[in-house]
Amino acid sequence: MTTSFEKTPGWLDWYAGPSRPRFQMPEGAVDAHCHVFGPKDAFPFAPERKYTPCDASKDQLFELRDHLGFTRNVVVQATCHGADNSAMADALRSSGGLARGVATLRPDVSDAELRELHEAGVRGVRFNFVKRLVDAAPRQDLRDIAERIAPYGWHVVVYFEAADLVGLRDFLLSIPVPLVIDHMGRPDVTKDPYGPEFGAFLDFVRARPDIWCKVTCPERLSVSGPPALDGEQSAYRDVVPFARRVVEEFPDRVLWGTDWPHPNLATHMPDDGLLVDFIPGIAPTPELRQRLLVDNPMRLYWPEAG
Ligand SMILES: O=C(O)c1cc(C(=O)O)oc(=O)c1
Repeated sequence: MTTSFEKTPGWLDWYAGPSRPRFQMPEGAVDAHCHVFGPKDAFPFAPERKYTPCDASKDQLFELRDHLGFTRNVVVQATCHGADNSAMADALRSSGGLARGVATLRPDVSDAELRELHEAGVRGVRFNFVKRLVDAAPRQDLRDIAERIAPYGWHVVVYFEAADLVGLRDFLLSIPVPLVIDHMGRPDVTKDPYGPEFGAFLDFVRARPDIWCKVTCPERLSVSGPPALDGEQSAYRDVVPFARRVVEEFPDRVLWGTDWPHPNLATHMPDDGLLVDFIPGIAPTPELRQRLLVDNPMRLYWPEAG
């Protein structure tokens, strides 16, 4: 049987030939949020997926890592692969210990599978509440999964829209393992970074000392840009005050990642070199950057190295 994996109409492929960042990354930096897609011939996309992307292989990811000046990757299971973690786990196994991962699990996952994923380098499971990406999972299933992963020392990565936090807050706070919030909880950056909406998000992060936040995806959150293209050295200015607020209040609980290959962007595909040049704007001192890019992700994903 041949399966057609025609790309979703309007799909933007990742940016080929990115520039070299001007920003000099600290030694041992971790790209703590990126994905692999396929390649589809080796790792077919899941039947339940909501989009069909281009290929974005582990080799292309590792090439980007080296080009940008990162040392390590955290590969987050992309929703186009559903709960089939094989492409992500294969990337971890091929990385020589330089990649760790975040899986998607069904509640019927076996202990043997969990052990195998742990050995491959998985250290977290992703709960996705973004309706355009996944069908809703019953909360009891998520709670069961959280209990199953707790003995492995894993955490839960959560992706939600800002408007859904109010309904999710109590449930999330009841999860018995550390939480990592994707993309700052997707704030509406046309609003005030000191206003009540983002204030509610910060309050949530304050509610437990083991809630972490990825200050990622300015290319997704930005409304007025300018995009990281054509040499732009000050991209996504509207996102900066939000990310900077989080970095300054929670310097020991923030992570940064490229989000390569940037699924579902509609208006443009960033030059990843220029995207890296966004970092000093949100983490203005060498100390903050050392924590954001090295110390924090190492503590969460490679604790044995400390
Ligand atoms: O906003 C998105 O479309 C998106 C999708 C995925 C995924 O499909 O896994 O991951 C992300 O981090 C962001």
